[in-house]
Amino acid sequence: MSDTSSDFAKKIEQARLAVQKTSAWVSGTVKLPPQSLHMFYLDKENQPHFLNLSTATPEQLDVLTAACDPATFGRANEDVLDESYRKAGKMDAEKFASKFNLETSRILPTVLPQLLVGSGKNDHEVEAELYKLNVYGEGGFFRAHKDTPRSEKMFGSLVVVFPTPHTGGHLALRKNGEEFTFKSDDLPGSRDEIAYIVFFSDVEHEVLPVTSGHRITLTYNLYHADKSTKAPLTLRNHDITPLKDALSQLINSPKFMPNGGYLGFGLRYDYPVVLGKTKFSELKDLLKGEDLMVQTACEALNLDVSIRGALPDSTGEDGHQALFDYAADLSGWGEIEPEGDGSWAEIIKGAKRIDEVGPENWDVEDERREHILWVTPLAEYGGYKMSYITYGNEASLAFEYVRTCLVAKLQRE
Ligand SMILES: O=C(O)CCC(=O)C(=O)O
Ligand SMILES: [Fe+2]
Repeated sequence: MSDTSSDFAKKIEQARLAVQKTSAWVSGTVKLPPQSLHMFYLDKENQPHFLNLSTATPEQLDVLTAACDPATFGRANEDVLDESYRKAGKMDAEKFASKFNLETSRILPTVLPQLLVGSGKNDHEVEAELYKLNVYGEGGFFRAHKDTPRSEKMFGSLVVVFPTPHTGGHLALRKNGEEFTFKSDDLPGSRDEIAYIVFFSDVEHEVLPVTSGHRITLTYNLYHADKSTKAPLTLRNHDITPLKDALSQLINSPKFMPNGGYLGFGLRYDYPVVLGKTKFSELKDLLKGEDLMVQTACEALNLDVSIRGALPDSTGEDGHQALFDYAADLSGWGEIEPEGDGSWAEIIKGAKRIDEVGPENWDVEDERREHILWVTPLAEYGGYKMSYITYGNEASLAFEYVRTCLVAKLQRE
């Protein structure tokens, strides 16, 4: 390979493009035995009701609607009722018993291999927690949000849409510039068929207004099961070869980053952490989609890989960042100052300054600092948002999403 700086720039671009897109959502329909659409619930007076969702009349669905509470959502760690944001009824899991059986529906075994692109799927166990029943009448909607993370291991959400007659109420999902509309009113071919979608919980999603009828959904939170940490996901279905080859061509050229340093990859997904506490090393077995692809390719090249937080260090100079290894709580800080009180060095324990380099300046020797080359770009502010994000369902005090990066150490001697 020739090694002018523009050749390297092209090769780096190739490596960036070799991080192939994987899906952040998978949807489908499944026919169920009739009793799976039976449901029992308690109304506000704790009177029991029986409902067959495959035959329910609009009047029966109105009775169910009346038994629901107005749905709140989590904002800035508080539960808020705001009908300009979410207009729907909800019923907590202890108030109803649905005969829908997730296990016999086989939804997860169908979907997870596509979503998690993991070969470890047989060992890699997922726990599904039934979260709520949601009822949207005409005019019901839920504005764009991400689902509140309830543990570091929560990675996904499952929505099951019952075949009750309705129009509208499409679920629009957006991630990294891609958009998908799940038209649940159109999908089930008959009233014994449900529509479902599984998506990574940090995908922004929105329920558009229901234009007629009743849209009734079950939501589940999906977690990596505890024991699955012993069988981390590895990629099989997705071809990591193009990325591995592009990276290996780079690192095998002695003129590429001659002083060594880190290859940096801005991650594409957010991960739940406890601010002030979670060590980013704990996220290593939890990476999703493209992030997992990057990790697998780097490890296949025997690079030492770690997850880090990264921030521009606001010296005003371009190309300096702070790297750190735990989920520093920056919520009380506006601008991070370059020096002294309020500088990242003061606020974030163990943070180190790192200099961003490219083909034009990676041969500059600077004894004091380490170099990083961003193969995939770092999200704005390292994705390390200090502002509140509006989350979906009820607030959770403990967990926040942060965007981190993966760094792979390149040793040169
Ligand atoms: O009902 C739906 O389709 C989605 C509900 C939702 O996004 C939520 O409960 O967080
Ligand atoms: Fe949601």
